[in-house]
Amino acid sequence: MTNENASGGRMEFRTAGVIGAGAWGTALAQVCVRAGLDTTLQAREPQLVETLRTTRANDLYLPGVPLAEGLKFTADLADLGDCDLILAVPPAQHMRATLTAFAPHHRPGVPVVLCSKGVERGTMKLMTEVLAETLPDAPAAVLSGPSFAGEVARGLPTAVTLACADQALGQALLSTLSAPGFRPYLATDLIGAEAGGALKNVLAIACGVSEGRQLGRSAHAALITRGFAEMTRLAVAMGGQAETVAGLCGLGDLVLTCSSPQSRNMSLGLALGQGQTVEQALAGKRSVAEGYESAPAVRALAARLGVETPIAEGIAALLAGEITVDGLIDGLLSRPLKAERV
Ligand SMILES: NC(=O)C1=CN([C@@H]2O[C@H](COP(=O)(O)OP(=O)(O)OC[C@H]3O[C@@H](n4cnc5c(N)ncnc54)[C@H](OP(=O)(O)O)[C@@H]3O)[C@@H](O)[C@H]2O)C=CC1
Ligand SMILES: O=C(CO)COP(=O)(O)O
Repeated sequence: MTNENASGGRMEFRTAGVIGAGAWGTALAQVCVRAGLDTTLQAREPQLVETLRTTRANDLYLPGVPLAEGLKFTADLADLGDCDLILAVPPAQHMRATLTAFAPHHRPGVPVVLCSKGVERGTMKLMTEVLAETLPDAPAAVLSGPSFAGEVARGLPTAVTLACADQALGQALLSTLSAPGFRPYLATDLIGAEAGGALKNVLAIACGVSEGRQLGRSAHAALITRGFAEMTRLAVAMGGQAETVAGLCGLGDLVLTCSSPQSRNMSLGLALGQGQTVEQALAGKRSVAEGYESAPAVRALAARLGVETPIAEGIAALLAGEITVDGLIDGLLSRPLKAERV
């Protein structure tokens, strides 16, 4: 795909490197192949790479999906050094180490599309900030929205937000990454896109708790709506736009993740609502529940910015063992009555 950038230069993307062969990296690699890109998927473990090559399936993270013909695999980040475009898809807490390891192989100017959803613990930084610190020469884009990996990998219709501050690059990425069944919409607000994706995971845990406690559809709808108000407040305080979180990367993803036990985050909440401890609910899980990982950072960020996020705050406290499920529910229902506003 060829496009022109602001200075009239031509942007051509023929090859894509996808870093991280979990469910989402694998699904996005499928999308890249469908979009006509010569695509290489990187997994950390040589043994997984061997299995991917020989079985043409990723039964560890994305069972039951035959992998696209032509998709290549590697364990070596150096093999992505020649790619025109990089999609970074490790869990958010490993983004810094992953990009740092890739840095010696990155060519200045090669865009990195950040596809992970979370806030870095300790630093409270978004993935774009982590990218700027690890690969300062990489133009950044964020891909986020309602998209279960299994559905995307099978080619079921999906729409996402693709945010990029550089309009020309964003347009080029939009046409490059669109594929049959995969429809990205362009935005320029990276912070809003990232804040939506990070916060919806924490809020989905709350919806799972409600489901596990059989609190009913009314409570579910209230949690989504008031959760969306929290998401909007936090995104705006971080420098994002309310309009962005009203789109696929915010409200869209919140609705999806809060509505299906396919979501790892909602399933975690479901288990907690049904009486399991956090340890029991996470035991033996290979897959990442980003809401669990990001909750302390979201909490710290909200406190630093002076933003009220009672649902996210309650989930962070529940996950930290500071309150019980009953305490969480009572706490939310006994808050002072107030005017309804974002
Ligand atoms: N699954 C989905 O439907 C969607 C996921 N996302 C986002 O994509 C990101 C990745 O999630 P997903 O693909 O689902 O992950 P999975 O839960 O499917 O897999 C976990 C991944 O984490 C990797 N990993 C574990 N430890 C490390 C480490 N120390 N350093 C680097 N990588 C590590 C694993 O690699 P290894 O096998 O080598 O340990 C594996 O690739 C998350 O931020 C998630 O929110 C976004 C949209 C949809
Ligand atoms: O981000 C996702 C869907 O958009 C995947 O949600 P979970 O990580 O909760 O499974």
